Amino acid sequence: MAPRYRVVMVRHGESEWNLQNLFCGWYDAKLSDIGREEAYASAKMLQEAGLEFDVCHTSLLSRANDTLDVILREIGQPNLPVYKSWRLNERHYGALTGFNKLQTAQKYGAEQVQIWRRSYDIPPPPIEEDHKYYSAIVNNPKFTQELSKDEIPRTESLKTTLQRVIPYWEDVIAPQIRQGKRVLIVTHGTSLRGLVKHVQQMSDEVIVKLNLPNAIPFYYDLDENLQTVGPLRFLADEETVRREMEKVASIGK
Ligand SMILES: O=C(O)[C@@H](COP(=O)(O)O)OP(=O)(O)O
Repeated sequence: MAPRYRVVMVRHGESEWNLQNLFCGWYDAKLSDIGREEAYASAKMLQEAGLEFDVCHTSLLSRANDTLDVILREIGQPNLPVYKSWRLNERHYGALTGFNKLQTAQKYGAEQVQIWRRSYDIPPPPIEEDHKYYSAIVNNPKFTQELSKDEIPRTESLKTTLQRVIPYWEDVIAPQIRQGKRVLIVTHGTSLRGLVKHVQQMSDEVIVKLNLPNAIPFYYDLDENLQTVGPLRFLADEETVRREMEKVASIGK
């Protein structure tokens, strides 16, 4: 089938917690200075590819919101409608939130950390009330405006993340694409892997091997039934994408 629509996605720039190599999830870490620079670079890639948008989607978390703000300003579209939803938040990293990924691997073994980071359906242990960041997450007004405290997850796997991401794609994003709107989605590693899995109909085995780099935009061309026409394409050369993916994959090894 011929391509009819295009949807563009970007993982946020490096956050302060990516920089310190901490499990972040629903903790609202800010962009690092490098992350901000990456957001500018991301905007440049979008501009050079001649991409413009009608509507944008992001999570409730600052690192994604601030990346999107930089991109919109830099591509000269600062007033586009922006939809924010908890459904696009990063997966909740449970009790691992705030712990260093390398130190966690030294304590529990690289294999266990890999299971927590990349297995399809094994979530990390849930965050408990005495956890250092429990209160910052369950009392974050950004979340409590949309969710009751009980609805805020205590941990999530890719599988459970997908269960909240897919309805957002089906009910909000897909109808906009069908109306011919050019959609930009700026969000997180795992929520994007969820979208990629759904849009590309990837198997559980294949998706767990995908590591999305910070701030390199990628897109899908879609046919009239929103089936992908061709593979996921990054707006950077193959070597850069390979290097950046490897960086993400090797965290905690
Ligand atoms: O929550 C986190 O620590 C990272 C993902 O980490 P990994 O699953 O790659 O370890 O999420 P993001 O920086 O995309 O918001």
